Parts: sequence; C-alpha cells; structure tokens
Amino acid sequence: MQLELKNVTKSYDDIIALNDVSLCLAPGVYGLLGSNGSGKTTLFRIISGVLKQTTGTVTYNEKDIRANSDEFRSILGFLPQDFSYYPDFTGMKFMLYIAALKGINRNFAKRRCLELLKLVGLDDVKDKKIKKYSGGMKQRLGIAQAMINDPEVLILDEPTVGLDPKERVRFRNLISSFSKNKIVILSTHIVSDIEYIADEILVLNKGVLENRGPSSKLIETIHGYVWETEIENDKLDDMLIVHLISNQKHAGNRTVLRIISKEKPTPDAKQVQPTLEDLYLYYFRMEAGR
Ligand SMILES: Nc1ncnc2c1ncn2[C@@H]1O[C@H](COP(=O)(O)OP(=O)(O)OP(=O)(O)O)[C@@H](O)[C@H]1O
Repeated sequence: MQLELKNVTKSYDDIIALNDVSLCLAPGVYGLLGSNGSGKTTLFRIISGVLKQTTGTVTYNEKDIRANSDEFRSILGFLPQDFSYYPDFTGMKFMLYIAALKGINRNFAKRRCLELLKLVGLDDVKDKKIKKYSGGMKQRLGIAQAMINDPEVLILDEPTVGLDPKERVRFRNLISSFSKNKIVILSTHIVSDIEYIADEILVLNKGVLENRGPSSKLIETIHGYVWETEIENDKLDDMLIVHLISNQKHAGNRTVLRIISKEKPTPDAKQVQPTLEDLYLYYFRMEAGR
C-alpha cells in the first residue's frame, strides 16, 4: 500500500501553491502542518483527485490516480475543508445518501452508517435534521461520512475544527483504532492533535515540503533554540518586538517568557525542552507576528 507524489507542482495563474512536492507514504497516520496558505488544501485536493496538478504525478500502488479514478475513489475517504451538508436531511439520511453515491449495498450501508454514527457519538441524534446540529456535530458527521467505505486512504482537512476537547479525544481514539494498515493524512492548526495522533509529521511551508518525520525527531531539530527567561514587565514590549515568543506567563510585575532563538536571548535565560508548538512557530514565524 503506497501513495506516491512525484514532483507535484500546482500553479493558480502566477501563484505557485505547491512547488515540486515529492512524497511517498506507506500505511500510517500523517499530520500535515502548515500555516494559512501553505498549500495544505491544494495538496489534499490533488491527492483525492478533485484537482489536477499542473505537473508531476500522483500514484496509488503505482497506478496513476486520475487514470484509475473509479478504482481510487472506491478506496478513498475524504473530508474536505468546505464540506457541504444538506440541512434538511437527518444525519442518518445523509450518511445513507453518501453510501449510495459510493455504490455501497443498501443493507450493508444501513449497518455501517449506524456503526459509524455510534463511533462518532451521533447515534442519539441520527434522526435529527442536520440544520439542528452544532458545528462540532456537523464536523463529526463529516468524519463519519469519510469513513463510510472503510477507505484504505483517508484524507481529513481540518477534522478537529469545532470539536471541543472531549470530542477531540474521541476523534484521536477513533483514528488510532481505524488507522491500522491504512494511510491517514490529516491537517489541523491544533498542534497537540497532530502530536498525539500522527506517526509522522509533514511540514509544508509556502508550497514546499520542508521536512517530514516523527514529531520527536522534528522537535530535535530545534534542540537548544528554546529558552525561558524572566523579565520586568516594562521590558516586555521590547522583547516582543525583538524575539519570537511562544508563551508568556505573568506573575506580578514580572513575566516569564518562552523564547525561540538560536542565540541566548538574555544573560540569565535557561534552555528548555522544545515542543511541537515551538517547532510550529519556528517554521511559521510570520504567523506569530514577526
Ligand atoms: N482557486 C484558487 N485560485 C487562486 N489561488 C488559489 C486558489 N486556491 C488556493 N489558492 C492560493 O494557493 C495558495 C495555497 O492555498 P491553500 O488553500 O492550498 O492553502 P492552505 O494551506 O490550505 O491554507 P488554509 O490553512 O488557510 O486553508 C494560497 O496562496 C491561496 O491563496
């Protein structure tokens, strides 16, 4: 089981959304990290065959996914970022509708839909209209529909948006139990979700795949760059301008800053263990306001 991108580039007129991305994925859970506009949605749409790359190839088990689109679609599950629901359908009707679109036998579909709705915690509201669902409930329905055909390749664009912490834990457990012998790729801005779920992290920055690896290995690349230092509050504004700050903790007239810097930021700064959140800021510092 292997999903492979070779030299994939996507341009929208003069914008290069993906730039020569090559990537080979075996079964496992992959977390795609990237700031806004880094090309995550474009990558997902290309991998799921919704969008055609400008150049390069995408193959699944060495077969071009576009040339074998029916076959690929039958083993693909996709939750797009802008997933649209039918507000007047009930959750169950919507699931059965998606199952029918995927050509799943109706008797089996009913069992599978009930099972999935239960797994995402929507069984007690399955007969309610979707327009009455909360954002988190709709999101869980989106996750359930993506898994309807027990896909070998599951792509989830921001699946944890709108989920509360309890629902996020449920989601993580769902993915871990589902992902055996499957390729699961998901993006989220909630770094801790990726840290818990993903076997490997893919770092996409301005359309370029900058790095990949287990989170512990990627975090190691910024070892020695994360510091804590305590300063007087009146020095805070200057520090915020000069440094990339990943956290500030106020205590009276002093503040403890967590700073990402290759050099020691203050004489009494102490090195601390980096986290994935520090790594995110390190890669995507512009988003942190610098
Ligand atoms: N249909 C389009 N036409 C023109 N430019 C586009 C189109 N879709 C995306 N882009 C541009 O391509 C780049 C990558 O966009 P994309 O949506 O893939 O990023 P993203 O990482 O998913 O962002 P976000 O996290 O905000 O969803 C951006 O510069 C975006 O403005």
